[in-house]
Amino acid sequence: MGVDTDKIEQAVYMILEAIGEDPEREGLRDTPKRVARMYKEVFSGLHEDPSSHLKVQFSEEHEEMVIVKDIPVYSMCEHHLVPFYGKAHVAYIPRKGKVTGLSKLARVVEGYAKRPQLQERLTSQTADSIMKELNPQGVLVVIEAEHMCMTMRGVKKPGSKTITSAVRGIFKTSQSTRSEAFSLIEHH
Ligand SMILES: Nc1nc2c(ncn2[C@@H]2O[C@H](COP(=O)(O)OP(=O)(O)OP(=O)(O)O)[C@@H](O)[C@H]2O)c(=O)[nH]1
Ligand SMILES: [Zn+2]
Repeated sequence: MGVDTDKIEQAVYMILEAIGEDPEREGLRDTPKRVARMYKEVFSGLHEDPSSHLKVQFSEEHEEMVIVKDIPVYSMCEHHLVPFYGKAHVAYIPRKGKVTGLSKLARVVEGYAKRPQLQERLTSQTADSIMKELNPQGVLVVIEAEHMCMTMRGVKKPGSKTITSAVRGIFKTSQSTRSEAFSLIEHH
């Protein structure tokens, strides 16, 4: 089943009523429809298998580190349904010359981000998906993000950042490989 936009529209209409607004006033009349379209877009990752992007593979005799850094990430915190956003950095070391398209690494992150998420899960799902599809020597994923649920409400700590990492394979066993990746991510 895909996204039920009619149901989202009804729900948003009810939320507007429930907060004491008039859903029929001019500015709000099309809001349920707009929100439904937006949710369809921001939750589209629920209806795809992000791993499938990694089926695009090339043979290239490169068995050293590949890092795509500063990939913009926008996701929705599953506790409050407000955004968390920041950057993802993905590093992997191919095995037997099996590499994927660089954009595909960003597409995997995006596919998992477009769901109600936890930053930890987004990080580990991305790493696990790359391990499974590419069978590389190792994967390291770092995500740094600001959570709107911690800035505009609740504890109200704007500027605070949450950093999560997931390390697999050689990045786990070799401290020097892990350090090399972290320093490339941090300093370039
Ligand atoms: N581990 C983790 N926690 C998150 C993430 N996004 C939001 N949270 C936290 O989820 C927790 C939910 O806590 P609750 O006490 O159930 O919710 P709440 O009453 O709204 O909590 P406050 O945000 O502290 O006001 C909060 O501490 C959020 O900061 C995430 O990606 N990972
Ligand atoms: Zn939250």
